[in-house]
Amino acid sequence: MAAKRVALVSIFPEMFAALTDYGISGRAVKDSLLEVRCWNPRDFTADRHRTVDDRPYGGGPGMVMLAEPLSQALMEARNWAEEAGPTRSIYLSPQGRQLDQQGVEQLSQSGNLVLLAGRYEGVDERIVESLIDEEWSIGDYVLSGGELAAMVMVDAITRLIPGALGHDQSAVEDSFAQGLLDCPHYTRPEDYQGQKVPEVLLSGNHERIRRWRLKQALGRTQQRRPDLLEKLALTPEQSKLLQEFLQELSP
Ligand SMILES: Nc1nonc1C(=O)NCc1ccc(Cl)cc1
Repeated sequence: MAAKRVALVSIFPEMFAALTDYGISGRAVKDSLLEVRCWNPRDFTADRHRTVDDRPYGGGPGMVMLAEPLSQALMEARNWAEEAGPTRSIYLSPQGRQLDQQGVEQLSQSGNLVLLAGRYEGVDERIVESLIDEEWSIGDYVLSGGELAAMVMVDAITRLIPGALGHDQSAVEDSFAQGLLDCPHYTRPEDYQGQKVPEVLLSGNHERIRRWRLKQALGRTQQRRPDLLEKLALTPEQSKLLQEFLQELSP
């Protein structure tokens, strides 16, 4: 399978080392499952100060990113991404569609990506109107730039690239893939400061363990994120396990 290409546009290209040099995404780059390149609008300026921002029309605090350097950087980024197939250009901002696992799955199936990471108060709107296909948000809070949001999106998408997770992990079993919160996890020692590991996990009975983990995931989801549970049509087994969990709470 051809590598998924992610083209980034940002004035802080060094930030993306967090993606390319570490962990699952770093391994995906190394294994040529993922290709990441960054275009810096500063390299597309014509003045000696390499100016990428200017004061906002209408006044107000802060600066706005200039259209021209962004336009040139975005077009080169898009050309590179489109060399390897259909591409979607995305702008990260709090005004975008909120990212969730379903959105991650959709984006992972939509070919290559160009991600515009803005800084300052915003980018000239004419860039969004003319060169951006979709605006996405990673959540309702204000960051200082789009870079971390872009990395969150790429990290989540990379986990869904076949082969990106080692054979011993699986994105399908990821709890969020099933719309549930994750179950508790334990490792050695069996007794840590007097706190024991649940006996079922030491039993070697894989069916019992599967049911226990599913029960814990269902119970936690009910307790912490009932809104997620409302979206789910529970299987008979899941309903039974959730009932058991709740009964064990208040016997
Ligand atoms: N929340 C979020 N989800 O995606 N992005 C964000 C976010 O806060 N970006 C900050 C930001 C975005 C664009 C510009 Cl020009 C400046 C700062």
